[in-house]
Amino acid sequence: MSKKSVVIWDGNVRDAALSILLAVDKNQAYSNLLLNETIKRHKIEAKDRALLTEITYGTLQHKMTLDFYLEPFIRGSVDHWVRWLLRISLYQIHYLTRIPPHAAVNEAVEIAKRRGHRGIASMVNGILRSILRSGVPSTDSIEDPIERLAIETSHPEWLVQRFVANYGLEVATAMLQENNVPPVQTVRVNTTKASVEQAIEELENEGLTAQQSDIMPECLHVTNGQPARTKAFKEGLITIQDESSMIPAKVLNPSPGMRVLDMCAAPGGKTTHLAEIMNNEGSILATDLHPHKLDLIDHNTERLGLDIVETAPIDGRKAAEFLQAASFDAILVDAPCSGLGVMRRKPDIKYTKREEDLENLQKIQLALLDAATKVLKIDGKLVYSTCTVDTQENEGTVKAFLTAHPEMEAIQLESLPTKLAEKQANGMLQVFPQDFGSDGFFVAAFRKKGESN
Ligand SMILES: C[S@@+](CC[C@H](N)C(=O)[O-])C[C@H]1O[C@@H](n2cnc3c(N)ncnc32)[C@H](O)[C@@H]1O
Repeated sequence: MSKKSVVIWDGNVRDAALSILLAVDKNQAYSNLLLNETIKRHKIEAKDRALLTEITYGTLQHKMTLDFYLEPFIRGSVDHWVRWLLRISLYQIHYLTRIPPHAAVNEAVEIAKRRGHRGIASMVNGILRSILRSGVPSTDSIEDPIERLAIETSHPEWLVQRFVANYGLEVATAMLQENNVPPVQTVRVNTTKASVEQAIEELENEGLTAQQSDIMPECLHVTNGQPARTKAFKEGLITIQDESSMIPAKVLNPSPGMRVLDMCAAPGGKTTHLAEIMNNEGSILATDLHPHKLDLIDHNTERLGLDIVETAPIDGRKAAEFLQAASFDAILVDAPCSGLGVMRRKPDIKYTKREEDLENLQKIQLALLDAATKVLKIDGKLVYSTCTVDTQENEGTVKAFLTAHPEMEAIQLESLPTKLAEKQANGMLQVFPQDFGSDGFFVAAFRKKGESN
C-alpha cells in the first residue's frame, strides 16, 4: 500500500465497501490487504464480512462492465465517489440476485444524502431507477471482438489481446471469465504434525467445513469459516495456500536429508512445504532480496515447528558470489513475475498493471535461473515457477534458459497427482485458473547434466 488507508466502520456494509474502493483507487491501496485489515480492525461479523467482501471484490472485478452499463444513463460528469457508489449499487442490482433491487437503490440514496446532499441523492435515485426500468445495455453493439471481450469480462484490452494471442480465443475467454469467480479457500496440511483426517477433524471441531481436494492430497478446500483464525492454524497444523502454489514443492520433491535452496522464498509458503515434504530432515536455505521479508519466513517455520530452515538476504542473481558452487541437491526458483494468474484474488492488478511492466521480468527470471545453475550440484534438480499466465515469462523464459545452458536439460515433472501430471508437456506445466479453480500457475523442471551426459 503506498499510503496508509483506514476505513471507518459504522455497521454499514455498502458505505465501508465504498470507502475501501475509493482508497484502492486513489491511494493504490491493495484491495485484498485493505479489506482484510478493515475486517480485522473492526472485528466485522461473519454475515457482514461475507457481504462486504462480495460487494468490494465483485464491484472491482466487474468495474469496466459496470461502467459500460452505466454510461447511457449518466448525463454530464459525476463526482468520483458518486461513480463508485453507482458501481457498487449496480453491482448488487445486476449480479446479486438475493438483494432486492429496491433495497440496493434505497441504500445508495441514503449514502448519497450522507456523503453529499439531497441533489446528489436524487440523481443517484434517478439513474438507478432508470436502469431498473429499461435494463442494462447489450454488449452486442460492440463490433470489435477483443473490445467486446474486454468489456464483458472487465479486463483491459491489451491484456485480452495478449491472452488471445498466447492461448487462442477459447482458452482466453474461459480464463477471463474465471478471473471474475471468487476463489475457494484452500489450506495445506502440515504433514509433519497431523494427518489430513486429523486436520479436517480439528477444523470441523472449530465449526469450519473442510474437504480433502481430489487433486492435491495435502490440500483442503475450506467452504465455511476463516482458517487463519483457528487453533489448528495457530498450532501449525495448516498453512493458508492456494492449491496451485503447492505444485512447485511437489515437483522439486526433495528427499529428507538433502541440502535445498529456495531462492525467492518470502513469505515462505513453498519453503515450509519443502520442509514438510523432507519431513523436517536435512537443510533448506531460504533467501530473498528483501531482508524485511525474511521475518515472515521465520514466523511461519516457527509456527509450523520446522527447524531445518535458515534464512539469508541474498539477491538471487548474485547467489554464486555468496554461496558455494555446486553445493545444493535441489533448488526452487519461484520467480518474481507479472502475477497474471492471481487476478481473482487481487482484481486491482487488472487495472494497474501495464504491458510495459512485463518487459523486464524475463531478464530477472533468466538471471535468477543462471545463478541457480552455478550453485546446483551435478545431477541436481532445479524447478522454476511463476504465478503468471504468459508465454513470454513461462515457456519463453524456459526456452531462453535452455539455449543459454546446454548443461541443463528439461525433465518430466515427477511426483505430481495424476490430474496435474496429465497436463504437462516437455517438462512444463501451465495451470489455468479455469482448469481446477485454483490460481494460474507455471512450473518447469530441469536436471544438471554430468560431464559425460
Ligand atoms: C513469487 S514471490 C515468492 C513467494 C514464495 N516463494 C512463497 O511461496 O511464499 C517472489 C519473491 O521474490 C523476491 N525477489 C525479487 N527479486 C529477487 C531477487 N533478485 N533475488 C531474490 N529474491 C527476489 C520477492 O521479494 C518475492 O518475495
